[in-house]
Amino acid sequence: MALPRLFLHLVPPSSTFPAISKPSTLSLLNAAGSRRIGSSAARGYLGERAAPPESAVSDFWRWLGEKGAVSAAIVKPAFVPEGLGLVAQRDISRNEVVVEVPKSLWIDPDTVATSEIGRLCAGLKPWIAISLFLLREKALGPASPWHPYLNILPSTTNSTIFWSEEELSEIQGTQLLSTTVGAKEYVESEFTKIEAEVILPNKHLFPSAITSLDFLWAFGMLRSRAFSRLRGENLALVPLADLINHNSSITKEESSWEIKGKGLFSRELIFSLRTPVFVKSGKQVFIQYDMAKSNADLALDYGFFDQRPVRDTYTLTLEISESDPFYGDKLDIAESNGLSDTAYFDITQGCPLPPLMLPYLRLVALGGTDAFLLESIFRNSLWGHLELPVSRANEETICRVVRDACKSALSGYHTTIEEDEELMEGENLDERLIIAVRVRAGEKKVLHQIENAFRDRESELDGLEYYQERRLKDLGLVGEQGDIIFWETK
Ligand SMILES: C[S@@+](CC[C@H](N)C(=O)[O-])C[C@H]1O[C@@H](n2cnc3c(N)ncnc32)[C@H](O)[C@@H]1O
Repeated sequence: MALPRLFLHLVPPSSTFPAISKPSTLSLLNAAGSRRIGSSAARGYLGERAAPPESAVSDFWRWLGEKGAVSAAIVKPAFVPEGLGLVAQRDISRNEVVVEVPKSLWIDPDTVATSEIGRLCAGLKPWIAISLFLLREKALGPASPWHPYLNILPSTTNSTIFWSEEELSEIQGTQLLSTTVGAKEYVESEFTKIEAEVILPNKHLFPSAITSLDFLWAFGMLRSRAFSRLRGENLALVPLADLINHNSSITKEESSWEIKGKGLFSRELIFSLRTPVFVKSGKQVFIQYDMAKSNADLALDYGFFDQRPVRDTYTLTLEISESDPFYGDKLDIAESNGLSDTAYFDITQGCPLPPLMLPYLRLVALGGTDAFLLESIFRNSLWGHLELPVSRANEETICRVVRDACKSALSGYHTTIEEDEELMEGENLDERLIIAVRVRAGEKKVLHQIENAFRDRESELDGLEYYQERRLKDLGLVGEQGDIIFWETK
């Protein structure tokens, strides 16, 4: 009997904030913020168009003072290479609180609920409700009480959702491109629904037209500015605290911020941000955004990357096909081991394969003369058997399929790692191009690493010990050297 087909997808899984659907087409929106690649002069991070004017920053600072958010003024907003950032006004000790923002200044679902569009937004996903709120207030201009804050938000970031088609062509073949396209399609489809159901029927509340690009901007602001635990239902923008930039040299992410009561006798919540390291007066305060994010995640969410190879990952999606004759049995086994009929494995540069990946691959490929292992008497012990090679045919299949999938994924990139590295040595490269080259090179390195691991395994197939030999040994029928033990019959 032929071995079952092993489905191996080299596309990323859906992300959860907000749920990003998988891309179905490669049609791309012409996002705001498109800039030519290869311009001769290196630009500042946001470019002049994206950065707010200085007067907007001082208005924002005054506004915060009026709202009681800057009593101590240990840090001040300032122009830094990352756009705006928080700069120390004196030496600040490690773990010292640098910013405290009362809940009355956050923009969260409660802010939307008490606004003029609160009734319309009841029941909407938090990010959609907040996006509508942001866009409506933005359109009100100086008439909005939130104007000083909205006025310092950048018009774009280097997130791949804001890249032009030309810029996106530099990440051709990458998982980052599929996630970006998926994110944009998701935002576009949510916009189409909300436009028809909320915006157009309530034109009196949305006097200025809201386009899908405006909606994408709001999505990008939330994605890049909401602190990692303030997402989903707890989504919130925290003005001033959201000016903190990321620094990869800070490797502790916890304890940089917390939400607490304002004082013993007050019920009001405050967002309290601490510096994880000592900062000298005049220097910028940084935090670590998220240790778990890959470079592709960082590029999509924030528009930058980290030099460390552990940020380079590639997600393999493995699937037990519904057409597999043993689908039900395999699903049952996968589920009893905390997996499902689709499993995602993030492979990281320089790190071993995720421990569950090989057993899962062997399960997916199980068939032919190994299919007896799927019988119910093996049910409780099967996963243990899958942790070791099952049979030569099974092991050979997984090596071949994974190698083929890697080769096919690698053929989708339009440059080699060597070409990328050479390009990176050039001067005055566009920031988005640098992100593109770094991410695509990182993905390819991981794919080569996976391919090499399975090529090495394939060359060792003859020396591996398979289920039948282990079984005979357990029964005492085969010696340690593989010699068959005979009994003398009387
Ligand atoms: C939470 S905001 C920080 C404030 C932001 N710099 C601004 O001007 O409003 C996150 C954004 O800041 C920028 N940023 C933060 N850390 C960065 C870094 N290490 N390198 C480049 N850009 C960074 C990115 O544009 C990111 O999307």
